[in-house]
Amino acid sequence: FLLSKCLSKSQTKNVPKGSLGYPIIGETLSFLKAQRQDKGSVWLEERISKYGPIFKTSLMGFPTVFVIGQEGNKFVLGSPDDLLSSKKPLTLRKILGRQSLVELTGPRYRLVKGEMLKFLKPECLQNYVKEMDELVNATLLREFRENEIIRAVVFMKKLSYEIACNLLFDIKDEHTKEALFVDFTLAFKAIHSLPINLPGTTFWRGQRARARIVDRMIPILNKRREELSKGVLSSTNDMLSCLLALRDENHQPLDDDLITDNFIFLFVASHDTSATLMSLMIWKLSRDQEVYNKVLEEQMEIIKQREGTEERLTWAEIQKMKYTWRVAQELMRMIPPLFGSFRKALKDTNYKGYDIPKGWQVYWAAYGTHMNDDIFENPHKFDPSRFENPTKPIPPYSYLPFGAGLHYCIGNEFARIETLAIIHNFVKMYEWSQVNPEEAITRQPMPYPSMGLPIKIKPRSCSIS
Ligand code: HEM
Repeated sequence: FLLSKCLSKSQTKNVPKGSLGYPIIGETLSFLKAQRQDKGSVWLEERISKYGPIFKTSLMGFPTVFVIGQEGNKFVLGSPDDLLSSKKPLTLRKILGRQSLVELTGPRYRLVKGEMLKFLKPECLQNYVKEMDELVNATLLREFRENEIIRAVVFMKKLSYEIACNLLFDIKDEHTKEALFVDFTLAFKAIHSLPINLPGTTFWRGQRARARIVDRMIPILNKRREELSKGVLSSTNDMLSCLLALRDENHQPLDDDLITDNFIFLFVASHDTSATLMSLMIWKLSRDQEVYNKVLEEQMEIIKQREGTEERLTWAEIQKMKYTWRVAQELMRMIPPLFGSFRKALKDTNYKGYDIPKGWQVYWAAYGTHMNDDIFENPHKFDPSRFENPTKPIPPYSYLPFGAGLHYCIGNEFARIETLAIIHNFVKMYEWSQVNPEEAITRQPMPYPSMGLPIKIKPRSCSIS
């Protein structure tokens, strides 16, 4: 009904050229298939060459306009929320919840985001570095004591999950963590599925998993609320306590639905994205000796300078990992963890003479600028130095691994510290080789090594602890 309403309205308008594909399904399946085969760029190129950089299609049940290129990114990401809102397609909304940050607007959005930022701004994150380092170190030792070959992707997913549970939410009970992990895995899968809610479908399973996550969270929230009221916990203990202690403009607490929605949203926003980057780093270091040597040199230098003073990683040392982070930046340019993202037109709007009717989705894709040789010289060459002293500055809205504009990722610093802490410990403690050197990257829909990146691992011969 909604789809036909949307389409009938558009018939009198000058909407972009393109194909809406099959009813309801649209071109969702071909888009997802192209992603899985790491041919998302080919999918885009085919349409750009037929219809130009602004074209229409239909994804996740709704007509969608793709706007490709720097100017287009500026239009999509720079538009105010009451024109192009960050509201997500039905599948995402059903899993993340109706009150997750991306569904909120105006004062409520600013209130919740402001509270999240208290935890995620660099001044606060400095306090987590030591704890993060200890957690990474202990997890690596535990895992690698028993296994000579590990699947790096599974490991990174578990590790980033552990970090989020411990540092962001202070959930330490092993049974709860394990149960939540199983349900989050089902929920992640459902996010990029078709919105078909029939028993047995991925979407149906994801919604049931979400319901179980909410059920598990209620007693945790109640206990934490009690601890806060007794003064056993402070509001700065973790993100959940922070949101529980927050009062709105009428001095009222936020309701549990909003807190659980944002708990689920933060997990989704932080978990797979970070695990992807960490897996891609290990994948790259396994197959590029020159890059590996430079990363190793940088990390060893940091350890050498540390001797006799601090035992654990410090904030100052994180700042010294300049080359290692440039490798991550270049990887995210060539293989952005998020291919792109949706916006929703809340009013009829217009871009470059094309009408975008109210209710249509708009999609920005990082590919349009990341691989453009006017912006990044020789874009197919892996060259971390382009982030060191670029000959010409990277124009705004061109480098988008963390998005841009109002909805720019607030977890980017958290992801940087996490990634650097992991690479530091990995390189310091172990040597490893890829079991399948030809392993390629596929989007699932996040870009992971296709076989899960099995690596053969042994303690570093000149061990430094
Ligand atoms: C390598 C890791 C990460 C990548 C590549 C990444 C990427 C992104 C991107 C592209 C966006 C913008 C989406 C859009 O415009 O629709 C975004 C938003 C967001 N990210 Fe991240 N992210 C990462 C890690 C994290 C972490 C660790 C957290 C939390 C601890 C986080 C929390 C968020 C939040 C809350 C938003 C929404 C901001 C808003 O709507 O105002 N992200 N992220």
